[in-house]
Amino acid sequence: MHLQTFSTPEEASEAVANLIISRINAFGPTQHHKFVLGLPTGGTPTRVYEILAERCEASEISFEHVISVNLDEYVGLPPTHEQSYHHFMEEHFDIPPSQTHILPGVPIHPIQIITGTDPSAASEWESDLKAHQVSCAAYEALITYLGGINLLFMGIGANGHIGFNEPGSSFESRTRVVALNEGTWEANARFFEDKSRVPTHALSMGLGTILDAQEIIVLALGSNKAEAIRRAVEDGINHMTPASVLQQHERVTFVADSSAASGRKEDTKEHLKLQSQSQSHSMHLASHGAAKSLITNSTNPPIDAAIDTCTSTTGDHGQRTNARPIVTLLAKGEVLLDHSEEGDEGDSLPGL
Ligand SMILES: O=P(O)(O)OC[C@H]1O[C@](O)(CO)[C@@H](O)[C@@H]1O
Repeated sequence: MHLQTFSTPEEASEAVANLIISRINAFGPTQHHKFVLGLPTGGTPTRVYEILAERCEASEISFEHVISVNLDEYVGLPPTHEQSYHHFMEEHFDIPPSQTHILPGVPIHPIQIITGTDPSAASEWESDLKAHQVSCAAYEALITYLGGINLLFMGIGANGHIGFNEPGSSFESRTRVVALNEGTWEANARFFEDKSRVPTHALSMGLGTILDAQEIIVLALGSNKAEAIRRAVEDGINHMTPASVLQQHERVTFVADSSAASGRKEDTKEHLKLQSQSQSHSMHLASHGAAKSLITNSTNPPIDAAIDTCTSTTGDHGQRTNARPIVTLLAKGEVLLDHSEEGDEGDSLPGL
């Protein structure tokens, strides 16, 4: 797991956009070899989407052979509703609809918002639920059919949720109907006329679905995410912080602005800094042969910036072959350490 911190939301968003671009370009998608990109909604990713659009305009990246799959969608909002995630993606991410996949949260019965409190809606809800379960199973099948998710970009809720997997979600969970908890309902009320209009249910990729992605990037911006980030990266893996399960994934990068990273404990920051330094030091001491096996065996290239500068990359997702001298790749590790306002950007967490 990597945690990269940046002074501002702008820098953090730019880092995520760069990461996405470098991964897609390194993959080299073609008509018969598409790149599958998992995408979030919410307030966090909007600047990343703007930057991607700018880079697309500048021909630095093409989404022609990219397929997107969204993490989640509210239940009960038609795609035309301005707070549906269908509508959000149309507004923020400009790729042809034929390449975009979003869970269909639209109700089968004409209920605009399912509050779960209206008894007359109960039977409609029951039958809608069955239809949604079929959609969720179909979505899982779709992801499998696409060959899995190459890169999954996500935000994180203030309570540590990822997708709409609220605290208590099973680590094995697959795409399903979920009930939103009070905190999420309140947090997302800012997007609606009032809190009572926020759907109480959603369809969401499960934690098991998320863990199946080959690589994951989590972006966190703002002080209201500080506690979630601290719990996700410093506490043990536990159900009350769904994002903590990412600790067991081999290729995860948390990107945070300084406010979102501010909750981390001082002694942990120090520990992580030492880990990074000793990792970097031992890399320098490693013989060329040992270093080579370290790199080629790794499914988690240690330094993302290094990949951006590779003169030749083939294959995908940790199977890259690097035409540059290994030493260049290793030496790049120190560059990330220098970027941090606190000297801890690019920290490698213990156990890497
Ligand atoms: O980016 P925001 O609006 O803070 O939301 C955080 C997370 O919450 C969700 O919107 C779900 O509530 C996720 O899709 C998002 O990543």
